Amino acid sequence: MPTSTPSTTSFNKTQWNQWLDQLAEKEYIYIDSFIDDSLYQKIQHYFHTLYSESEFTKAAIGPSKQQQIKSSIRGDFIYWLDREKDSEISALFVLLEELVDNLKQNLFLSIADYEFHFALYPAETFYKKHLDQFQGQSNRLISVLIYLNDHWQPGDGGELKIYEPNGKEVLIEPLGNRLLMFKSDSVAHEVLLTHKSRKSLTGWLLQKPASLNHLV
Ligand SMILES: O=C(O)CCC(=O)C(=O)O
Ligand SMILES: [Fe+2]
Repeated sequence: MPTSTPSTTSFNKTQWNQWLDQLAEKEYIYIDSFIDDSLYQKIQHYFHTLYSESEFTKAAIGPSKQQQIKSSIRGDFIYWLDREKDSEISALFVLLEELVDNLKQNLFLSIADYEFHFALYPAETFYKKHLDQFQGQSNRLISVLIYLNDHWQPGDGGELKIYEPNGKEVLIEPLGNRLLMFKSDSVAHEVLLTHKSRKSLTGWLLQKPASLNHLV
């Protein structure tokens, strides 16, 4: 007899529809208190373990073949996540699959893969205005962030500035457990100077497998 797989759905269809309609219309959306508390704490704990074990490296810019480290453009340190290796936070990958399935169904996006990293911006760093889709490359469809800063206060800096296509500029505070998604090809953005170390999970939903990144 086939065994039924337990449902891993965290949000109902109506909720997803509402969020993704907003993403389609405004090109970005943020959602507070996205992850349940126990998984959120697990992610925080895992982030700190990796960081204390010196698993983070200085982030580079540009497509994979021409990557350069330029602190004058971005100042963060990152750790690329791997579903197999990072099984301690496997529930996160289940949630990301749910997100991808809903995006495929609602927005008819052909998402073949995703890539995520943890990021830490030390105090007094930033990431200058950019698009997440590199020029001449179209693999990144949607950018996804989950901020991990629990005691963020006004004045701490590190806001994400979004340049709406209509010319309006919006500041989004990197508050703990806030999910942000935006279209990678059209939404220019920058991380403003942060005065405290700033943590996030950052990723991209991809049109082609990440293993083909060097070809696209
Ligand atoms: O951390 C953020 O708010 C944005 C990071 C970012 O723009 C990037 O990694 O491409
Ligand atoms: Fe970006």
